[in-house]
Amino acid sequence: MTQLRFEQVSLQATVGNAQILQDLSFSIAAGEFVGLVGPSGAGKTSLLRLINRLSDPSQGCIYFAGQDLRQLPVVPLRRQIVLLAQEPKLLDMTVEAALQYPLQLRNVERSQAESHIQTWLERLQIPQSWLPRTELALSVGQRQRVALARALLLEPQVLLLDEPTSALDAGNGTRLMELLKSLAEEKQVTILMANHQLNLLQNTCSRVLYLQQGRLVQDLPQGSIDWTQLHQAILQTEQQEAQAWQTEP
Ligand SMILES: Nc1ncnc2c1ncn2[C@@H]1O[C@H](COP(=O)(O)OP(=O)(O)OP(=O)(O)O)[C@@H](O)[C@H]1O
Repeated sequence: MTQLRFEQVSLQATVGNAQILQDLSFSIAAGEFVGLVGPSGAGKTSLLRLINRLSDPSQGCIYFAGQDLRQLPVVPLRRQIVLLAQEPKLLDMTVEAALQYPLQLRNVERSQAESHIQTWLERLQIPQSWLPRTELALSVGQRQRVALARALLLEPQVLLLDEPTSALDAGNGTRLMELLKSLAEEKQVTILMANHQLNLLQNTCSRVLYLQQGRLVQDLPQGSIDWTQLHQAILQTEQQEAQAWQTEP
């Protein structure tokens, strides 16, 4: 079943008139685990933000389960489609309060909420000692894990992840990817993940969208991906862009 569909979507910068995203068309089915790759500045974050309605396309349309995103009320939409930012904020809450909050919103009974929270603490290997801490006492990687636990407590249908492993060590990065893969397979959670670490995507995602300068240049199913070539292509574009920048008058 198609869950997300982009139809000729473009996004214009709010300042200046540069095109951040240009004419994107693709569909994602429920339970797909899609990697979003491309050089720095290609538009990955901007694309994820569109799906969560943090901005809207300047042209074209995005559909969620067949409905135009703009026709759906934003608050319930953001419980079904959760975006995990690259450097998530826990606001002024302790870890414990941040984890309880989404369950309170859904009126989950207290003892059930506690047991849900414990399950995710274990699955994400979050120690109990973090519970009384605020974000000031957590590293970015630790915050990413707590924010992911909070997102998963909402049991979203779609999970949008912006570089969720950027601040994790290799062991935690691999564990997190395995956990997400099982969520996609077992619970049919649809995952769209921007990630520079192709080695982590390689063993987990079922498809890769390759963005370059705001355009979708390749849409690759897992079996047809040449990971070495993809890595080279991204590196080469980044180098060319850095050179162009240095030689600009
Ligand atoms: N509100 C905005 N107004 C103007 N330009 C913007 C705005 N938001 C993003 N951009 C520009 O759009 C382009 C895409 O940015 P985006 O953050 O989506 O890229 P990215 O692929 O996620 O990059 P990275 O991998 O470095 O995180 C960049 O050139 C950025 O400077």
